[in-house]
Amino acid sequence: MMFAPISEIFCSVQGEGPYVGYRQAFVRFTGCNLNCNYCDTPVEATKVCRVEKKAGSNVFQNIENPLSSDEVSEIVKSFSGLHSVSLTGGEPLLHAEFISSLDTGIPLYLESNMTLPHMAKKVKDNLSYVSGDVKLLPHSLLEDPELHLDSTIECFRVLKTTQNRDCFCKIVVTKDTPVDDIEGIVGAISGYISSLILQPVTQKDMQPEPGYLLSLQESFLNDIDTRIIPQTHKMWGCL
Ligand SMILES: C[S@@+](CC[C@H](N)C(=O)[O-])C[C@H]1O[C@@H](n2cnc3c(N)ncnc32)[C@H](O)[C@@H]1O
Ligand SMILES: Nc1nc2[nH]cc(C(=O)O)c2c(=O)[nH]1
Ligand code: SF4
Ligand SMILES: [Mg+2]
Repeated sequence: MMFAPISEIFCSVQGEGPYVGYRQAFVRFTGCNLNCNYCDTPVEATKVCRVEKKAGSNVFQNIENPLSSDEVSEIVKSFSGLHSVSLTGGEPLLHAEFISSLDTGIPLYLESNMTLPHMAKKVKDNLSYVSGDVKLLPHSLLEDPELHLDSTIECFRVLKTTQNRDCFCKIVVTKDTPVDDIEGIVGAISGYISSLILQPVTQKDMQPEPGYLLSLQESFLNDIDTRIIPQTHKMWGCL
């Protein structure tokens, strides 16, 4: 039996990327190997996992951490009408063995920072959807920027789109994201992904100009299906 630290489990609709609006169970792992300057989510370990049993009720039941894979599978299976189960965090790939031990019968949708290719190998055959971020962070936030890019490319190679798995890429763009960095990484992974989503950062003071995103999109469209989609769940205030 595997155990993992999880901060929350709830049912909502996917608010980001090409699957926006699909009904999902969200399983949020704690712990992360990065420290993105725009991160909107607490990643610290929590004593309990809050579980919203009825979607949208804002009523939570607390379960002590860590949770077993059986407990998590049971909670997820209690939600109805699910398209898939979003594994998010924090960084879910830190808990690859736990993910492999989940048994829900519902397709798994991984939300990852794509920096842990060795962990990705352990779960790749269990995943139906991979929402893979490319983290273009200020170099001061990275231990080894070159290794970071190599790991990202290797992670996309491991989790690439196949007959059984859709892998797409999201890049959170701020006004400080360098065009050259985006162009370089997209060129390296475009063969592995079904689409590229440019996700403007949600904090107003960090947002890029619309014209900047539109010109980026224009430059990628020859190579890859490129869309600009902001976070939609924040607009109407659901989880
Ligand atoms: C909180 S992360 C957890 C999963 C994984 N660690 C990752 O970063 O992909 C979930 C998604 O939220 C996005 N995100 C986090 N903060 C954001 C912000 N301020 N604006 C827009 N997207 C954000 C991340 O880029 C990622 O796509
Ligand atoms: N509705 C909704 N959609 C999401 N898509 C990615 C999320 C995440 O935090 O990983 C997220 C989230 O937290 N809520
Ligand atoms: S990788 Fe994801 S969870 Fe970790 S700090 Fe960055 S956005 Fe937050
Ligand atoms: Mg979120």
